[in-house]
Amino acid sequence: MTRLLVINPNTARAMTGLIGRTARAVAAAGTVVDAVGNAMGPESIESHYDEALAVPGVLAEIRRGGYDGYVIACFGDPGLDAAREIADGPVIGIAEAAMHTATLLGRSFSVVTTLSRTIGRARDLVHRYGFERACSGFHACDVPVLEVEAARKPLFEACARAAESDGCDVLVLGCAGMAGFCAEFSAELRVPVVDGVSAATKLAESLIALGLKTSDRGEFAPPPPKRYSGPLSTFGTQ
Ligand SMILES: O=C(O)C[C@H]1NC(=O)NC1=O
Repeated sequence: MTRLLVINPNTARAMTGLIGRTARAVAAAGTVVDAVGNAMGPESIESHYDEALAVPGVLAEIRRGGYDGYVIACFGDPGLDAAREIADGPVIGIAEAAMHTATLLGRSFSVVTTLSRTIGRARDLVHRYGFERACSGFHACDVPVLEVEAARKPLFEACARAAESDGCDVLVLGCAGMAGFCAEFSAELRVPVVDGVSAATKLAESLIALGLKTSDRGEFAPPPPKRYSGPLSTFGTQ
């Protein structure tokens, strides 16, 4: 039995429900998926400020442990590196997972995200993960995160625009709330459309099945023990 914890870094219960359904729809028969929303922080993550304030709650879930692997289900991959330092199993971010998956399906991919202001973060992640050559563009549907599940038209138009203008082989959906549109958009646009929640779930399962977890040498070794004060005092690593 494999146990995966899929963490929605925002506090939107409906989105946590969608994320859990998406992960369970692709999980293997022997995998138990628990989906959890953030116990504190923003109701959606649409800015650097939101992202920074989502990280403590993500790390609190990782610190609880008890799973074979973890998925951080927000396209900014908030807290991913910090989570890898403390997790007792592999930690996969949905943006990283979607990008890796896209490069296995074509020479180029474009990212379609929510608000235009989040394109910079997506661009940073493309560089952080080493996909500069593979990524052919970034597009926004300009729909707020919490409205994206009901925004088929603007999202489809942004995907069609990306496929047309970038000539990309693959599309990557830049929000955990977009998962429900994958198959439909892929059929209509005749291009593979990758959802990060599904991709991250399967990648986490694969690493666990291979008996692999984050290296604890060097950068992702456990943090040096120290005291934390104020509201973060429970995060002490003494
Ligand atoms: O960064 C974004 O636009 C999408 C991102 N925000 C969020 O609350 N969940 C997400 O996947």
